[in-house]
Amino acid sequence: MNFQEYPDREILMMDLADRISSELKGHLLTNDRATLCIPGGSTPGPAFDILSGVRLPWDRISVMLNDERWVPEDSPRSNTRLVRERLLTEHAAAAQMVPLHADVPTPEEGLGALSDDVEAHLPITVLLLGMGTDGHTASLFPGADQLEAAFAPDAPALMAMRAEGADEPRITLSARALRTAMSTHVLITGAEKREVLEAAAKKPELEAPIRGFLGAATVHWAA
Ligand SMILES: O=C1O[C@H](COP(=O)(O)O)[C@@H](O)[C@H](O)[C@H]1O
Repeated sequence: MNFQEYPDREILMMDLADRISSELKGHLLTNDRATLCIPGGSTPGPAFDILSGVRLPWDRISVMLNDERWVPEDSPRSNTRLVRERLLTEHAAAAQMVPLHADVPTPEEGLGALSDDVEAHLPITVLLLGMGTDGHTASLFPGADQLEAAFAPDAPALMAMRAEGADEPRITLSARALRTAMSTHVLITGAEKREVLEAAAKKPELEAPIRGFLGAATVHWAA
């Protein structure tokens, strides 16, 4: 793991947005399309604000969440809502969003309609992951009902997931799908998450799922 520490969160978000946009731009020099896979939650909003204003061939970029909370799209808990409000504006409004939510009661019922599109957008060009204070990433939570299956080498790209630590049912890319990424970044802020990440690096991935992605990742951290 490559750990990058920044003087403050503003500089972190600017540098991260710059790294992600350079990687997308570089990929699009020799490829028709790119897939940017991003987290939801409370941390990445400021990086999305910056990225949305970067001049990129966004019409050739597909934006896909790592995971979604099974809530209506107008809920403050909706990761899709976050992406629509904070990333898919300004220049980035031209990007295509790969849906991770459908208007059906459960993620299990949504899988059929959503999975093929997710699989069609692999491999991921640039992956940005977040992490919760329990060591979860995407909706790969410690103790989740499908966690072991999500780390299997032949896991489907998209899976339903339920966990005590999650407030609602989830849908998530599997480890197999996330690991298709050509470039992986992890975004964390605050002293507590740094401690969790350092501890996670010494645990098995089923105990601290973020562990499963650290080998290939650059971790971006600021207090
Ligand atoms: O529930 C989720 O949590 C993680 C971490 O979120 P944060 O609020 O601690 O930044 C996030 O990466 C994931 O996409 C989200 O669904």
